[in-house]
Amino acid sequence: MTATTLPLPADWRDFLALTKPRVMTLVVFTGLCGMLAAPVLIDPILGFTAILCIALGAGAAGALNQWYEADLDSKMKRTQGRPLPAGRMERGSALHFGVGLAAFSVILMGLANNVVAAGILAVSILFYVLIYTVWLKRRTPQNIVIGGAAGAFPPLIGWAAATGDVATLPVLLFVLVFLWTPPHFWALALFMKTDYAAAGVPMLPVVAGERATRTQIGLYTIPMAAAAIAPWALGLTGAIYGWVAVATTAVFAAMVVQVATRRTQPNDTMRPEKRLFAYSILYLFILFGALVADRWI
Ligand code: HEM
Ligand SMILES: CC(C)=CCC/C(C)=C/CC/C(C)=C/COP(=O)(O)OP(=O)(O)O
Repeated sequence: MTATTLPLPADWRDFLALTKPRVMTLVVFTGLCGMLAAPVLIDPILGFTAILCIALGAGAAGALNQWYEADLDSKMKRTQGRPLPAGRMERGSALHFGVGLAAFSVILMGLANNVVAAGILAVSILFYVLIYTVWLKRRTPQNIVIGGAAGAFPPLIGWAAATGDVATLPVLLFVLVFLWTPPHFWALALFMKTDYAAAGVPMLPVVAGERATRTQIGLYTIPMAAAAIAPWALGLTGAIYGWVAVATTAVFAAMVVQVATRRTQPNDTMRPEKRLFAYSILYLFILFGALVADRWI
């Protein structure tokens, strides 16, 4: 056997790829903003530790997701190059890495911060891995609606790390990210439909069709917009957050109307769907950034 036919040994880049670092930047950012929006100023070292734990916990969840679904990842163009389907890593290494990192992040958060934050971190890891990845993803097109709750916990974790408790504002932030997830993901699923169909994953456009998916994106955006504006409407934030929320949500809604009312043409490049997906990410970055600016300015 020549060297070129041997599987490449995994290096640190493969372990980093297991943690889905690009997706997790926003997860960590919402956690950081949840922490900085709290009325209690956390000690900087404890604050740094809390964010590190959210990042490590989210990364662990990503690794366990990739450990479990290497078979699916090998069938989709977007995911074929990941360390497991590409044969650069043993499945056992991914499992050990994921379990070790998950345990480390939760224990460190419990010791350094508090049990409330550590408990919610543990719930979000278990939710993403067991409820979304293992249970729902291959069974129902509602997978991301229910499973998406996992990604909505970080603002609560950040807040709890600072205060030791939860309150109305972080709960509203949880609801916002929870309701944001369907438009975020289904916009992508519309232009990635073929990939999901090839892997046999029952995502909404594959199972219910494009028309129904477009309608669902529209329907989820209505309560999402209400959740985005609620912190201001309820007097939990000031005008900086309020105006930013109104303006950015209006843009979001306008893009959704375009996507919801569209019919795919032959050879469609799906530009409005791609634009909505990209904007959905920018939207949360701006909204959570405004929340912190509002609290500190
Ligand atoms: C079950 C819920 C969710 C699903 C199924 C989902 C799915 C996806 C998928 C498939 C991608 C493309 C990633 C890739 O190319 O590898 C993506 C991108 C992304 N997602 Fe989500 N997502 C979910 C929730 C979230 C949440 C809660 C956040 C953060 C709060 C988030 C943040 C992002 C970001 C930042 C990207 C862009 C990554 C890049 O630049 O490549 N997602 N999402
Ligand atoms: C703090 C903590 C534990 C947070 C968890 C973060 C979390 C649940 C993020 C969800 C975003 C995500 C990676 C979706 C990918 O879905 P997928 O797995 O279907 O995507 P894939 O096809 O790219 O694997």
